[in-house]
Amino acid sequence: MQRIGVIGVGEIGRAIVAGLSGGDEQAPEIFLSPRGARAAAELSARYAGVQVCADNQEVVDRSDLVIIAVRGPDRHEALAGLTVGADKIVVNVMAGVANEDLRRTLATDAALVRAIPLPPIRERRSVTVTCPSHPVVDALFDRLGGALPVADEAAFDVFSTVTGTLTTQYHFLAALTSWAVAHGVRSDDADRYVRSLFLGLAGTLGDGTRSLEQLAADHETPNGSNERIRTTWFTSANSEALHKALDDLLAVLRQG
Ligand SMILES: NC(=O)C1=CN([C@@H]2O[C@H](COP(=O)(O)OP(=O)(O)OC[C@H]3O[C@@H](n4cnc5c(N)ncnc54)[C@H](OP(=O)(O)O)[C@@H]3O)[C@@H](O)[C@H]2O)C=CC1
Repeated sequence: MQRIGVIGVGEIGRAIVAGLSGGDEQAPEIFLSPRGARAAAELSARYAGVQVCADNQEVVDRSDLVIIAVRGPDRHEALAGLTVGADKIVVNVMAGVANEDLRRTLATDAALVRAIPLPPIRERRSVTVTCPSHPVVDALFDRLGGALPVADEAAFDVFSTVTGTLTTQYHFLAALTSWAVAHGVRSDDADRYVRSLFLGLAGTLGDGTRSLEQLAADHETPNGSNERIRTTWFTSANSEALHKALDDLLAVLRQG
């Protein structure tokens, strides 16, 4: 796949371009939509294979595979009226926008594949869920850290829901830090220590030989501090509240 278009050069569009352009192998040619001119110009200045197009139709025309990375509500303005030939491959990364919905907007017979790329794709460190499996799209994301094709959009929505918990993790860490500061610890010390704790945790996640439950058990002394916080804070009521929030998000994503 040598010619890739990106419509929507925002946070995730830029991460995809950086990931595709930053490897040792020959980078594909990449064609960007013109909106967000500064970001597009920066990318084309940094990477030899990146060009900014005059409009979204030119992005489609010059590409074999087109990635749609605008915010969901902007899709009609960005896409309605475009001509997308049946020979193209369209990758839909818009959260909560089903392929049938996108097909109506684009009025095309092209192959449509949903995907959940995440910002670490920039460094090729993120597994991307795709649906349906498509050899070209899966090969593209394999290059960026791994593809995880799933059987149907019902399963895809479950992965989207799990992805929706990411920023809560940052807020959890911020809550630990502010609690420590409220108890008289210097803010930069608390920040440094909390980051270090959880960077260490991230490292252990790379050990696929141990289940998540096993990793937790291996870090927990019987009757110790970790067990105490887990059993007094992450109670079954807390766990049920989390499942309820996930169920509610899943229902919203399935409504589209
Ligand atoms: N950020 C993330 O981690 C992830 C995001 N996504 C999905 O990716 C999509 C983009 O998210 P994100 O990158 O965060 O959003 P951003 O707001 O950062 O980027 C969206 C970009 O689309 C541009 N845009 C808007 N309208 C048009 C148009 N008519 N033609 C061309 N470009 C247009 C915007 O320009 P302007 O700023 O001028 O409005 C902006 O640059 C969303 O649908 C989101 O659900 C999926 C997975 C992860």
